[in-house]
Amino acid sequence: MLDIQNITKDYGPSRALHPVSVSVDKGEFITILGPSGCGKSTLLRILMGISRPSSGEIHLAGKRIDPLPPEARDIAMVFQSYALFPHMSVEKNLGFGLRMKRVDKAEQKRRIAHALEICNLTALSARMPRQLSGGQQQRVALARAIVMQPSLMLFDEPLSNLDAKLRDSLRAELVDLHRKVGATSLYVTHDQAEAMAMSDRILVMNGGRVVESGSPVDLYRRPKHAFTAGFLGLTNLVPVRAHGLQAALPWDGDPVLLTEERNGIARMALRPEAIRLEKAHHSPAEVTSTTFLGSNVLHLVKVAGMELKVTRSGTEPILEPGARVAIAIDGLQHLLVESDSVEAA
Ligand SMILES: Nc1ncnc2c1ncn2[C@@H]1O[C@H](COP(=O)(O)OP(=O)(O)OP(=O)(O)O)[C@@H](O)[C@H]1O
Repeated sequence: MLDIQNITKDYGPSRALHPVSVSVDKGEFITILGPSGCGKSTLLRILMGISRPSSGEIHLAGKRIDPLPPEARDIAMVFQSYALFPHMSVEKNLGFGLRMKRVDKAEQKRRIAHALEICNLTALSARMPRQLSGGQQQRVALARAIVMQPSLMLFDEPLSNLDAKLRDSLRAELVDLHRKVGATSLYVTHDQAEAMAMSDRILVMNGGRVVESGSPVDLYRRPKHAFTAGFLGLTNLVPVRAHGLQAALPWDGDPVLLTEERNGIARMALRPEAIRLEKAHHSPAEVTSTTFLGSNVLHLVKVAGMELKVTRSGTEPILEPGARVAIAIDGLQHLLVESDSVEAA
C-alpha cells in the first residue's frame, strides 16, 4: 500500500534521515515513535510533499508519489495544531477539500453528513472553530481528513495539546474511526504509551534511523535493541553469560532460559515486572528504595554492583528499604542485539 524506499534527507552536511525503508499494509495503523530530533517530522514532511527527499522513492497504492506536489498525493493530514480555517463553519471546513477537488455536490453532502455523524459532530456543524473545545476541534480536523477518503492518513502528534483524560478517550475514538472508515494510517508521536495503546505496529526511530519495528507486545516483551527497551517503558539492562539456551545472571540464582541459542557475554533487557522478589534474610540483594505508585510499587534493589528496578503489584505486602530479598525471573528472555550503532547516535 505505502512503500517508503531508502529515503534519505540531508540538511547541508548533516544527515537527518539515513536510508529509511517502511512498508505499510492497507488498513494498518502504524506509529512512528521516537525522541525529539529523531527525524519523525522530516519523514512526515517528505510524505506530505512539503519537503523533498535527498534520495529514495515513495510509492502509494501502486503509484510513485515522491515527485508529485502535495495536492496530487491522495494523502490527508491531521495536525497537532488542528489547522482549521477560522472563518469557516465546521461544515464548510469539511467541505473545503472536496470543493477544491470538484467532487460532485450530492457526493459532497453525503460524505460530509457521514463524517459529521461518525465523528459525533452533527450537532456542531454550524459552529465556528472558536466556538469549539480543543477536543471538538481535533475531531473536526479528523473529520476533515475522513471526508477526503484518502489512500493514507497522516497524524502529527494530534493529541498532544489536549489534557490527559481527553487524550485517553480520543485515542480510543481515533483508532475506532480508523477501523470504521477502513483507513490506512501513519501516526507520529514521542509518547510511548500512546503508541502502545493505538498501533498495529510501531516503528521505533532514533538518530534518523529506524531502530526496529514490531507489534506493541513484541517490542515491549522482546525488544532487540537496548534503545527500544529503554524507550518503551522501564527496563534493566543486565550483563549475562550465555551458553546455549541458558544465560547466567550476575548474581546467584537459577540461569534463565533463552528463546534462541547464544554463547558469550551479552546484555538482557529485564522488565521490572518480570523480576520476582521473596524475602530472604541472608541474601546479598537488598531493597534500597520503595516508591508507592498506587496500582504497583517500584523498588530499587542493590545486587552484584547494580541497581535493579523491580515493580510489584500494589496488592502485595510492601517491602521496606533494607529488606533482604531473593531474586527470580519470570518468563522466557532473549538477548539484545549488540553492535547497536543506533544506540550511540
Ligand atoms: N530545515 C532544517 N535545517 C537543518 N536541520 C534541520 C531542519 N529541519 C530539521 N533539521 C534537523 O533534522 C533532525 C530531525 O528533525 P525532525 O524535526 O525531523 O525531528 P523530530 O523527530 O520530528 O523532532 P520533534 O519531535 O522535536 O519535532 C534534527 O537534528 C533537526 O535539527
